[in-house]
Amino acid sequence: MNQSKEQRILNFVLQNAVRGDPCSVLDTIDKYCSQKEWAMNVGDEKGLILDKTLEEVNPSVALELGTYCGYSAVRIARLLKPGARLLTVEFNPEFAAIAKQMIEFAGVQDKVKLLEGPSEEIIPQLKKKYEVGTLDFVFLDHWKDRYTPDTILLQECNLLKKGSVLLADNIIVPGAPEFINYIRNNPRFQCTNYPSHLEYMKVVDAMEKAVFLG
Ligand SMILES: CNc1ncnc2c1ncn2[C@@H]1O[C@H](/C=C/CNC(=O)c2cc(-c3ccc(F)cc3)cc(O)c2O)[C@@H](O)[C@H]1O
Ligand SMILES: [Mg+2]
Repeated sequence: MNQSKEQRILNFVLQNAVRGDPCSVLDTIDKYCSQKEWAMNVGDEKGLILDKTLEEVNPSVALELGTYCGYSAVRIARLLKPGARLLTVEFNPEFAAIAKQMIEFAGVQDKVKLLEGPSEEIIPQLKKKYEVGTLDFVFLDHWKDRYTPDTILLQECNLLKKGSVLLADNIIVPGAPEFINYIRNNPRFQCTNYPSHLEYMKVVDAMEKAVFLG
């Protein structure tokens, strides 16, 4: 049974990155995915927008929807202050297994909790089962047609407070038009668009930041 692309990315990291060094894991994934096989990691250019947003917010509790191989989980976790944590949600068992190994190799496993299952089931469990009060930061990078229903669900579950920050990937490509329509016309959110490029390509993409106003 030949390997998946995601398994090849993990193997390249295990063989070429420095164990316990998150930056070397990120650089190694970016190298592989720009030179060998493209993959849907947020990447280094949009990754800088993610970094800057995280440095502004300095979250105690962060949520990621769509772990995939764990690139952005490592990217987020490396910037978290002591005691802060990231909850990341992934429903594909193969990707979850890859991401778990990626997170452990990077040495950020103490800051990251990988929750295996669909976001629509996990989000309603965050308060009681995962002891979340409210979320300081949410990174949306899962199926693009799920950004809006999950944003609504986060509000229904009282997981957002005044100042909670959502950051959404892929506003242009593949695009999240109904999310943009929803969030920019919703008076409870203050939105900012960050033009960038699709990971590892010269194609235009963008990220959207939405601050919950309470
Ligand atoms: C719906 N609830 C869910 N709950 C938990 N995990 C979920 C999930 N939906 C999706 N996932 C997981 O998130 C990941 C999905 C991400 C979807 N992302 C994209 O489609 C995407 C696609 C592109 C892309 C861009 C250009 C192109 F030509 C082809 C692809 C670029 C990106 O940056 C992307 O993020 C997978 O790991 C999937 O298993
Ligand atoms: Mg993406």
